[in-house]
Amino acid sequence: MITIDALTKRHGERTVLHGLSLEARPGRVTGFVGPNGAGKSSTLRCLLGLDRIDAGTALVGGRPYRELRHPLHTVGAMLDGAGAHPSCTGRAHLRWVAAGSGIPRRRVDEVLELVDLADAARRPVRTYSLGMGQRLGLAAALLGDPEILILDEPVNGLDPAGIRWMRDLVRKHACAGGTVLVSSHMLSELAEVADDVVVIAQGRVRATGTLTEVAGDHGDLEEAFFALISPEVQS
Ligand SMILES: Nc1ncnc2c1ncn2[C@@H]1O[C@H](COP(=O)(O)OP(=O)(O)OP(=O)(O)O)[C@@H](O)[C@H]1O
Repeated sequence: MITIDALTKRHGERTVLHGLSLEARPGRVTGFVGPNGAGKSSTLRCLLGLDRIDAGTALVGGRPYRELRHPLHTVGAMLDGAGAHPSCTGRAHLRWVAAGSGIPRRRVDEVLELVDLADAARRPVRTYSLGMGQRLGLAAALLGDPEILILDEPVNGLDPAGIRWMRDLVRKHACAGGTVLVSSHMLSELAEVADDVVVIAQGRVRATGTLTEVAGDHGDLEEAFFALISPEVQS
């Protein structure tokens, strides 16, 4: 479960999140959408303890991220691709992440298989394609077999087979009772996988509900998105 309540974030004088609230529930995939600069990454960074919160709360599994006893077992996050040093091999990177959390080495080989990177595991990350980098980022998120997955633009750089594979993985995770929060600009793709949707613009929630509720009378998520983010619509 992810629970964000009245989250406010400022950068200097500028408020970028204005009392934002949202939930992502177990057994469901929640899509998180908004135009460039809406505040999606800021929200996820606050949720993952990477940025300081100015007011409100952002909880993963009922606690602030920094208070989690076993963070990688509770939440797996993929932000900005792999985050690995370019000269490191994919396998060495995952071993380093695993070692920091007491995760056994055999789990590294398991996740490499899971994301279909076993053949490239001994190559330096600088030789990886964009999609391979995404797969490595996902492998790191899956290391602790967490209940909660937070994925920022997960299909960025993936080929059609990779997109389908990611969709299946996300769906299976939710079907097994996991919580998935996915931020994406690919609205048609998101509509294939999301049960619930949160639309934000200018640091405020514009709509939240099931995919059907949010799409409402607009026909589809894309039409709803453009209607909801227009400056005339206020939360
Ligand atoms: N470190 C920072 N310092 C100052 N302003 C920032 C900082 N990080 C983000 N912002 C501002 O916060 C606002 C929200 O940015 P954020 O990256 O959260 O949006 P986003 O919805 O993730 O956008 P995108 O879809 O382009 O990734 C933007 O106006 C951005 O310029």
